[in-house]
Amino acid sequence: MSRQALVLSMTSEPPLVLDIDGTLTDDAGRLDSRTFPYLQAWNAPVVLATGKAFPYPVTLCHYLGIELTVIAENGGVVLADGQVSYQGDRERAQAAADAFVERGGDLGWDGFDDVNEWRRTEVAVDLSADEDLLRTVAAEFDLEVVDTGYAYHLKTPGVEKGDGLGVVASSLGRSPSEFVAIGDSENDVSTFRAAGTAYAVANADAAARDAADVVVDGSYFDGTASVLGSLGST
Ligand SMILES: O=C(O)COP(=O)(O)O
Ligand SMILES: [Mg+2]
Repeated sequence: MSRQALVLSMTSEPPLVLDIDGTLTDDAGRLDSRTFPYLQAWNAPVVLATGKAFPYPVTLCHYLGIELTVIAENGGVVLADGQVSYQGDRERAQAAADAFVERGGDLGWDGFDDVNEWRRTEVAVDLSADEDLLRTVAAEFDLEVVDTGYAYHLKTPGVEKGDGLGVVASSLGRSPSEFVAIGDSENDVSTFRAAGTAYAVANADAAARDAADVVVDGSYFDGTASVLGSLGST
């Protein structure tokens, strides 16, 4: 390796794939304002990979002023290089959600349901819902339930954030293994497996902790900031 390449490899920042809830937020679910300076200064691609419906990470990218490279709905929606793709069966998830409600379940969103209004590939249910009934109905519809710590997601099996990372990485001319992942819950496990190095923040659930290469001491954005601070060249 030439001296210049060596210096570059020592100082260049890796591409990132970042979960949002529990990772870029504080313990009250609010976006940590330090997200802005950290991500705006990052000298490599930043991919937001979330269980949230598509408009949320897109909007965050807009206001951060970063490229729209987004994995939403747990891998159900992927946007990279101006191309959007959808995986997963919202109609089946909706039929299961309707059956859940018919049997006395409650999706738990009072008033305007901004959680599902723009959701294209799955249905999300509040954590106050009857989990046993939800899992029973999901199985009858050949769907799975993923608990992110923020919601239950009624989703098509096999649709995962980690597959979305494959799509995004190839559109960027990168390999998923070049990415550093940070996350906090079971919906990040597939990302952790696909990425080169995976960090779980201290508030992460057992599945994310087990799948991570490193569990950091800090919780929420404090943990994320410690990883970004150790990797960043700036
Ligand atoms: O939408 C959720 O339930 C969790 O979102 P996250 O994947 O950004 O943590
Ligand atoms: Mg999360």
